Formats: sequence, structure tokens, C-alpha cells
Amino acid sequence: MRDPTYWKDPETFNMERVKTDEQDFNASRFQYLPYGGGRRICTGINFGMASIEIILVNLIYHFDWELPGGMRVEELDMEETMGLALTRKNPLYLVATPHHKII
Ligand code: HEM
Repeated sequence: MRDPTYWKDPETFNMERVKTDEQDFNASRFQYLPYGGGRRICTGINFGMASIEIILVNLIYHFDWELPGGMRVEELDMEETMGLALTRKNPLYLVATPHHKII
């Protein structure tokens, strides 16, 4: 999913790219494969996408997020581990401040 043949600046974090036709969530062009592809593609793809969106939207809607102790974004440790799924090597610590009273 970082093949420069298919992606411009694949190592750059660029959310704008999801707005273009480069996105290929159903892996029809085998460019973007979080759910696998082909005949054995994940059958839960739509459920998975909706679940992630609803979790993320709720976290953003209800909280302000900051790095702890005045840490700058550039200082964020983005080291990754090798594996089937991409995970952080070290935990991400954030300070969450609720926007409004949560019942
Ligand atoms: C973010 C959530 C999810 C991710 C990233 C994910 C990812 C994957 C991946 C990579 C595969 C292997 C595809 C391949 O072999 O090419 C797979 C298979 C599968 N997934 Fe998911 N999945 C997710 C959620 C779900 C959910 C919610 C369900 C069911 C409700 C589900 C059901 C399945 C099934 C049944 C297969 C086997 C398909 C087959 O082999 O024919 N997945 N998934």
C-alpha cells in the first residue's frame, strides 16, 4: 500500500488523497488492501468501515485532543512494528478534554 507505482509520495501522510479517485477501498485495483482483496476479500468491509468511522467521529466530536506536556507534533514518535497489521512500536499518549458534559 506504499508502492510508488500506484501512490504519489506514498510515505507522506496526506489525508487529501482519500478525496481523489486514488482511493480503492474495495481493492479492485489492489492498491489499498486493509481488507485484503480478490475472492477472499473481507466480507465485513462495510461493517468495518462504518465501525471505525463512528468510533473516530465520536472521539473527535466529544473531546479536544492534545499531546502531553506541550509536546510538539514533530516530536511524536511514529516508529512502527513489523507484522501483518501496522501498529505503533510505542503507545500514543494524548490528553483528552471533553467538549461538554458527558452523561
Ligand atoms: C476494521 C475491521 C476489519 C479489517 C481491517 C478486516 C480485515 C480483513 C482481512 C485483511 C481479511 C483477509 C482478506 C483476504 O484474505 O484477502 C479479512 C477476512 C475476513 N473478514 Fe475481516 N476485517 C475487518 C472486520 C471484519 C468484520 C466486522 C467482519 C464480520 C462481521 C469480518 C469478516 C471477515 C471474514 C468472514 C473474512 C474471511 C473472508 C474469506 O476468507 O472469504 N471482518 N478481514
